[in-house]
Amino acid sequence: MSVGVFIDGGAGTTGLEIRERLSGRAEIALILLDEARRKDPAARAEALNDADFVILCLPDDAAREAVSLIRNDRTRVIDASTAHRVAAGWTYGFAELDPGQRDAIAGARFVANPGCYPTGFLALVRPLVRAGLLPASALLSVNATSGYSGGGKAMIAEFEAGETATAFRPYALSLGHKHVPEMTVHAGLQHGPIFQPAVADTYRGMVVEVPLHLAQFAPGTQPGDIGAVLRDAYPAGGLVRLSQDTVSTVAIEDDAGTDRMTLHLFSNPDAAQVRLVATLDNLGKGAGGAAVQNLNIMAGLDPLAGLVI
Ligand SMILES: NC(=O)C1=CN([C@@H]2O[C@H](COP(=O)(O)OP(=O)(O)OC[C@H]3O[C@@H](n4cnc5c(N)ncnc54)[C@H](OP(=O)(O)O)[C@@H]3O)[C@@H](O)[C@H]2O)C=CC1
Ligand SMILES: CC(=O)N[C@@H](CCC(=O)OP(=O)(O)O)C(=O)O
Repeated sequence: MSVGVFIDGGAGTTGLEIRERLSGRAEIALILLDEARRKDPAARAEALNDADFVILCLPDDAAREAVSLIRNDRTRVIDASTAHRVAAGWTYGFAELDPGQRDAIAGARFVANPGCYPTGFLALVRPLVRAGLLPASALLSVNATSGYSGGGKAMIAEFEAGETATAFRPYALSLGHKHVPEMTVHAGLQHGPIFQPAVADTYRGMVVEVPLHLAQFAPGTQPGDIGAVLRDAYPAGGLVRLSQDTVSTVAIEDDAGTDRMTLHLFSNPDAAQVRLVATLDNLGKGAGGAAVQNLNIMAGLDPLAGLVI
């Protein structure tokens, strides 16, 4: 018995990644719309209502519209857009975020797939807030760099045309990036972090970094305490792992082309500072890989089926 899956926005960057991960799986029956009908509201409404699961890989407004086109109480939804990540009635689709989150996803009808940058930030920060090492009132900053596929078809075209593209471009300088609300809410923080994203001239991959003074933690906290909390939060064998290697650098390519995420804790006792770093693929654990992981969990399938670890 297979489950019917419709990817709305299946011709876009994220949609194609998901399709690639689902194709060839006997337990998945993909519902496809041809080029002429893929943006036709009537054809989409039919596919949205025929499917057991829909994965929305659309701009935010189109994602909201797609949800409104579902007229039954059966079709389950995974939304890869930003539209529902802090919305009431939606479950945040980050299985590793908290104990119990995987079960919440398994039983949910509406799941919001996390943003790519928040996936790295939350993996680093949420366990520390939950354990009481980092106070909810902490004032944080997060520096991050994405491959240009993070900007979808339009940014890919810009970089690949080679006219206005650059090697490294900081952006969101108005401090109002769409990912700040989900970082704040799902980390359990009282204040939004200062979010400093940049895009690099490489197709895929991501580095997310949270620099901290030990003085920002609960009194007496040492780097070893931070490492212990992160290690406990991410048991071996999952998609998220704390690096046990002694490395002195990381690269945006480290987890590119995979659905895993690697966390690093760098520290210097003399400086009383730490740098928490996550590497992932913006299209992997940051988007398509997470969507397929959520589908697997919701449908009761092998959680890692179709994923590249
Ligand atoms: N790229 C990334 O790294 C990540 C993306 N996301 C999110 O995933 C979603 C998709 O992003 P991405 O794949 O990058 O974007 P793309 O621009 O690459 O793809 C979006 C697709 O949606 C189609 N589309 C737009 N409007 C409609 C509509 N009304 N009906 C049907 N199809 C429509 C577009 O059609 P057309 O081809 O004609 O333009 C395009 O194929 C966004 O919400 C994005 O924020 C999330 C995490 C990471
Ligand atoms: C490089 C780049 O532009 N990245 C996008 C984020 C990727 C994306 O579309 O994000 P979500 O769907 O996860 O919100 C941005 O900053 O808006």
